[in-house]
Amino acid sequence: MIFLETRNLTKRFGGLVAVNNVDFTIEQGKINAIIGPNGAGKSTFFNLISGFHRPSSGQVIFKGQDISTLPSNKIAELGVARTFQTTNLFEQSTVLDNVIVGHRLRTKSNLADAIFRTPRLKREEAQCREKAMEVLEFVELNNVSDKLVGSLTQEEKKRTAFALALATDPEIVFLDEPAAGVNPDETDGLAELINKMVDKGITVCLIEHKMQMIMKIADKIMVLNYGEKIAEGLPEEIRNNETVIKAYLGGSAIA
Ligand SMILES: Nc1ncnc2c1ncn2[C@@H]1O[C@H](COP(=O)(O)OP(=O)(O)OP(=O)(O)O)[C@@H](O)[C@H]1O
Repeated sequence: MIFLETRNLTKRFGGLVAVNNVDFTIEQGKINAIIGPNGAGKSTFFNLISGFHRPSSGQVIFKGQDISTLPSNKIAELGVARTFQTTNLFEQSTVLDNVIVGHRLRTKSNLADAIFRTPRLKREEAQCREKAMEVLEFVELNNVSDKLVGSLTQEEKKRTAFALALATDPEIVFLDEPAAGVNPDETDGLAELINKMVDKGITVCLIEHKMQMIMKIADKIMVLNYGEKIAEGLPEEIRNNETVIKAYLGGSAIA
């Protein structure tokens, strides 16, 4: 069975077609990358898959199920997690408190449990804390778990965002520009972490502008331009693709 695919996926904003008839297949256990110039529709494509936007037409199929019209929390429950371009973390809370929230998706306690502090609530709080500690260790942030997010480096914030996504127990994670705004050494560290996620059995799909990193880690790349898929293939195929080079104005961006 195909793991995740989009069929004729389209999103219009008024007269603008941000994503235009895109067919894409995400391979399980691989690093799938989406590249393209600014405004090409990459984030919109992610938003359609994760349920933040509804498609104007077309479908998103996850493990055989049409998830095109499901709300984002239901899609997350099915095992689809994502991070955002600007990390949406609470800067004035600790790393641990930010990440604890992720596993809430897998718990059942409600407002009444919270008000009466029921055994179920206490048990589930402990579970969420344990999960958060586990994923913080995975992203190598266990030594800063008590720090406020606002005091972290950009790279640490990126790792915290990964941890938050991982705390939801996903089968696939969508990473929106995971290496934006970090230096080359830190970029290598994040690439290593992405590989480690795949080794753990998680499928990755990422948007990234850092071509060297993409070319090094991606198993497969799709290129969007003005909302349309203009190429799809292995890194070396994409690097040598005329249409892609033209879209990037002479190719300097993908050298
Ligand atoms: N909510 C929205 N309402 C109207 N237009 C939008 C909306 N979101 C995105 N767009 C437009 O859709 C197009 C695609 O935007 P999108 O953010 O998906 O591109 P992108 O490839 O992610 O760009 P970048 O690399 O700069 O993040 C752009 O022209 C953008 O202005």
